[in-house]
Amino acid sequence: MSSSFAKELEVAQLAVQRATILTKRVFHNSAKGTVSKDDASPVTVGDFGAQALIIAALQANFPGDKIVAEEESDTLRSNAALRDQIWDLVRTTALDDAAAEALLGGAVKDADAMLDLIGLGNSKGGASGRIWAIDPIDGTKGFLRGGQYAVCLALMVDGDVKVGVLGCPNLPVDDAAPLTADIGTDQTDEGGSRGVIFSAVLGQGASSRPLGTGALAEGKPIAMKPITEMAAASFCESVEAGHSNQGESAQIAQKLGITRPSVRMDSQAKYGSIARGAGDIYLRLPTSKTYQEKIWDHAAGDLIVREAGGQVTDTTGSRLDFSVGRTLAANRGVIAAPAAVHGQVLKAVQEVLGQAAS
Ligand SMILES: Nc1ncnc2c1ncn2[C@@H]1O[C@H](COP(=O)(O)O)[C@@H](O)[C@H]1OP(=O)(O)O
Ligand SMILES: [Mg+2]
Ligand SMILES: [Mg+2]
Ligand SMILES: [Mg+2]
Repeated sequence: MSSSFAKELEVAQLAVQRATILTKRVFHNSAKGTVSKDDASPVTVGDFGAQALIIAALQANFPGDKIVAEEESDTLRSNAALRDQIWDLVRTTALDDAAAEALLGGAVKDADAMLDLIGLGNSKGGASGRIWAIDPIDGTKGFLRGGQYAVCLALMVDGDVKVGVLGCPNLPVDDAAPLTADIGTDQTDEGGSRGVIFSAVLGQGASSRPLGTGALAEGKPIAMKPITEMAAASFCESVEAGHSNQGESAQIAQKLGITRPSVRMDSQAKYGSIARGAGDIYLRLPTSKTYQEKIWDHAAGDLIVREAGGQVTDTTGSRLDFSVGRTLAANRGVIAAPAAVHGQVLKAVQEVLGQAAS
């Protein structure tokens, strides 16, 4: 049995690249077709279109695999205007490279086929077999704000993440570029200095490559930056106060002697940024007793950070468990840090959270 996952990696990278190109078209267009979901979170035509293109690529190559994806097709079946807007994007987005486009199965047939593809992401997940997790736009709020977002795809086999890919169109191409939350004023990115794909295969390391528009650019290995002095480190955290407890993280920073302000950015761009050594530590502290993190929000980033020399656990010190369904029901929060200092960060987190509970 082959365990190199070479084809899975190639298809995943190209699928993420193509979907990211679609999202960029929406990012630069003022009409984003935003609607509010049942949980009051936003979704745009970019989210739906990217999910359709990724699932089309998976169906063309791995038709037997299950898929857990964030978006549902139901609302689109009763909203023809929104469906047509998405179809317009999907039918006109392709990679420049004919061989890459052919590998992904080429164009989607029609708008109905597109809705069917979006609906295929409804697997319950679980501990057995091959399951892909898709977040077509992670950090939709950042996407709408003009900030960071990520197109995320991971393959799990029997509950274990084997392949992870993140498309981050607004992060610098340069792994060594300083970490800033702001994407700068060059919204058009005419210089081409932004746009990166991070990827990892279990046991094979992590890499980054420019996003590009055609055949995959060559990848470069990435590694986390060792933290020799905690005082010089900083946290990379969510922008949204509702997604992570920022008051507790400030106390944890203080306990660790960290004085630099947290870099706040949306999406799994945080995982990619610490994996390439641009940032140090990603903290995500529970804000409510009921919210369960979704597997598509963490699967790719978890593997990319671990393959870059990091350790990723929840606030109890347990590894993230992707085998229990569509959510990380067995976990609370996330701590991602270089392996050498993860224990020290975990201890500080537990001291602060312990105080908070008593
Ligand atoms: N109440 C919540 N707590 C934590 N994460 C949430 C919550 N609501 C939505 N999310 C998800 O958190 C992620 C964004 O995290 P961050 O704040 O780190 O950028 C997104 O995946 C977002 O979904 P979405 O994919 O729809 O944007
Ligand atoms: Mg969402
Ligand atoms: Mg998300
Ligand atoms: Mg999303």
